[in-house]
Amino acid sequence: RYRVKVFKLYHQAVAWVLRMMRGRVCVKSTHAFVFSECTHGKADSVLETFDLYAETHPSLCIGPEIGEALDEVVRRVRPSRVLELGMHCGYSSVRLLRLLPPAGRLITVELDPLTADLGEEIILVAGFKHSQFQVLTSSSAEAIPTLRSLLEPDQRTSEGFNLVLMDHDPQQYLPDLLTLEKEALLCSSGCSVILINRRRRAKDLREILDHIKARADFCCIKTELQFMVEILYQREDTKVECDDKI
Ligand SMILES: C[S@@+](CC[C@H](N)C(=O)[O-])C[C@H]1O[C@@H](n2cnc3c(N)ncnc32)[C@H](O)[C@@H]1O
Repeated sequence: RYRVKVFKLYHQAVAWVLRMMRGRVCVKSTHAFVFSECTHGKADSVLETFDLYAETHPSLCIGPEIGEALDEVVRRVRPSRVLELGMHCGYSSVRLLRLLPPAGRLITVELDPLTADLGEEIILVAGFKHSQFQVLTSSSAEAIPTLRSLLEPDQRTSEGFNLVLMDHDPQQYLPDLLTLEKEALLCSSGCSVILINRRRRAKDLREILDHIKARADFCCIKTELQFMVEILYQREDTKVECDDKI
């Protein structure tokens, strides 16, 4: 039993040293590893390959721990229209897409053009089609005002997104949320907005959570974890109770 424990500790220490030695996150190297090592067409294999890579290389993917918490929200909300801000190499996009219903759609936004191209390729490698997702290569601030026309080009009264994942730039979370509210892009019958808090510091999300507290009549904090907060928006007449009401 001790030998197994010592071996695990040794393995973790070697992985940590390798990650430190390799320094910065490399999008090209992440893409090349996942592309060549995963089973094409299998979303779970793509995710496992990302996780394998992250064991020995620096990575920005949310990884399995945050990923499982995200999966729980997606399974509960069962969204059909999802917005992701901060696609990176496509890890969280694949996680989201594999749980959407057949008619579900993901719009994902990535600022860096090379990252957006490589991430899009990984989503295709995982077996998803362009009818299921769309990548927008721009800043979130530029992308959000264009989203209504992309959601339902023929219907001005589109319902908006049921789920929004923010994992781009925490400084941008509040301004982007305000624009999403202003553009009526959060589905009025219920929309979960997930904020990833990578640094796990409460103060990083203080401003946006104060904003939510000031709007307690139609939104609340549904789930609050160290690394992730879920905000629930709902119109007054259809409002359900939040677990951790503020
Ligand atoms: C932490 S990574 C996202 C990781 C991804 N969610 C995953 O788990 O695979 C953040 C990404 O957001 C992008 N980004 C940063 N600021 C942005 C902005 N204002 N608009 C759009 N993308 C942005 C960065 O280029 C980076 O690729």
